[in-house]
Amino acid sequence: MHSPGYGGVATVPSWLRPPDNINDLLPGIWAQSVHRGDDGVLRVGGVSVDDIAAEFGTPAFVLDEADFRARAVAFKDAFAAAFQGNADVYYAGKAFLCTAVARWIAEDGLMLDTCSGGELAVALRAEVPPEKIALHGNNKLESEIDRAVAAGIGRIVIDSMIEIDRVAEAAQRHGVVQPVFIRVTVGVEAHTHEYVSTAHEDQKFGLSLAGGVAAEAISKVLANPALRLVGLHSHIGSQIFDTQGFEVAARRLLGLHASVEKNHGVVLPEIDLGGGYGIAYTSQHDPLEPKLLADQLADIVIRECRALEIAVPRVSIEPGRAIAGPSTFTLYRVGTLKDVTIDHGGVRRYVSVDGGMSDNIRTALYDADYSCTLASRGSDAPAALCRVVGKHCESGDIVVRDEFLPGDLAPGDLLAVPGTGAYCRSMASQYNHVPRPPVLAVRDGKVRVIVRRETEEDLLALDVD
Ligand SMILES: Cc1ncc(COP(=O)(O)O)c(C=O)c1O
Ligand SMILES: N[C@@H](CCCC[NH3+])C(=O)O
Repeated sequence: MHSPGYGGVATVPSWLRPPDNINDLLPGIWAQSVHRGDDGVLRVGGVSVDDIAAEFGTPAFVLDEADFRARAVAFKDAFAAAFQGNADVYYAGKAFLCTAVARWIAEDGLMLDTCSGGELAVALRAEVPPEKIALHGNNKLESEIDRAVAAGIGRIVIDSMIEIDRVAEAAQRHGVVQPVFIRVTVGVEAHTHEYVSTAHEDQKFGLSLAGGVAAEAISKVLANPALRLVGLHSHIGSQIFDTQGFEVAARRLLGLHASVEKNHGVVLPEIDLGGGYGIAYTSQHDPLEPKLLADQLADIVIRECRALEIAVPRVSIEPGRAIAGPSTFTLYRVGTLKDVTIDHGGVRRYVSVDGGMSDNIRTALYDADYSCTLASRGSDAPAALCRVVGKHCESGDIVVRDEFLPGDLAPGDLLAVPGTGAYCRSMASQYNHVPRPPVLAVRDGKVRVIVRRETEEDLLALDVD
């Protein structure tokens, strides 16, 4: 197969540059231990991807445990320092959760944000202390609320007027006073994809500040002796890179927080600013370090509290992607290659791998950009612009829309796609009856299966004859 080189391809995104050396890894995108060995093979946690693929097969999510935990601890330490110990970091389990991860989070001194009965079940099975667990969701089932209250979880974040009664009834049933937050829609247009933006008015989450529903909810919760209102919550969206949106959100939320003291004589002890901190998937993205983020948020909160003449409440944040995302790459094996003539006479090389939209839906769903590299060897071949696609029966089944890969890429080579630790395994499906990949945690030269590979038997076991 000839290599199309750069010239023969019609569409190259403006941010994508042909690499000086095709074997180099893009900086800031890979987990800390990932590097290319002298033999050209990618290594993580001291283990080569060849060995991982030989023992565990592909596709597989390969997670650098030390990287994941270092990011979790960096958030915890940065926020503790910036808020002088008056802050909590809730890891948002929706990004990726399994029993091992829940244990790491608890061991490393973080709290855990869950948003379904299933995530709560994982947290409880991992023996995360219930008071360190939060439950979110715009339509928590009564059974989920009941289980959360019975387990004694630390906070339920109320998302609708109807839910206030449901949580209060569960608290009465169990003879407890349930600590709750109220999720407030602060009307911020976060500069991110519409589907991951959550604080503008016309969407399903939260209770509107501008419309007065949030204030109504506050009165209703305060009037209910089965509930204890701990604070207000706002989450403006995901994959956000600057603190402007957080600043507006924090100011509006603190304004409402202050009005509770003024109107009800109640000082709420806490406030929750949600998550949403962006990570680098490609060279386009420039994320904020946890320390800078913590310092900037502390500055905003402390300044605003001073202006409002109120005490600084304890602050929570809920990062998911920024902890889990960079820790993991997906390891695929190349199956087929095809050069396809596209508009204007260009050529696009389609590289098909053994997974796809069932293990990474983000490209199809959000138009997300990823990068990738040839992982099983180095190469001196000239770069070819490629599109990495999956094996599903869907033309939108794209993993990496555009990437320069060595022109001698061949069936059997391993490709690694970085930044897949968040919202990939957790959003995986069994589309086309493709079993979901395992998650392998690598540390100090050892690989541990923390989520096993799904098998055809698992899938068939669901069918009833
Ligand atoms: C309420 C809430 N908290 C935290 C998160 C975590 O977001 P991210 O993974 O972008 O940090 C989300 C998801 O967007 C969320 O809805
Ligand atoms: N799942 C989304 C983020 C939404 C998070 C939940 N509010 C993503 O992959 O980017």
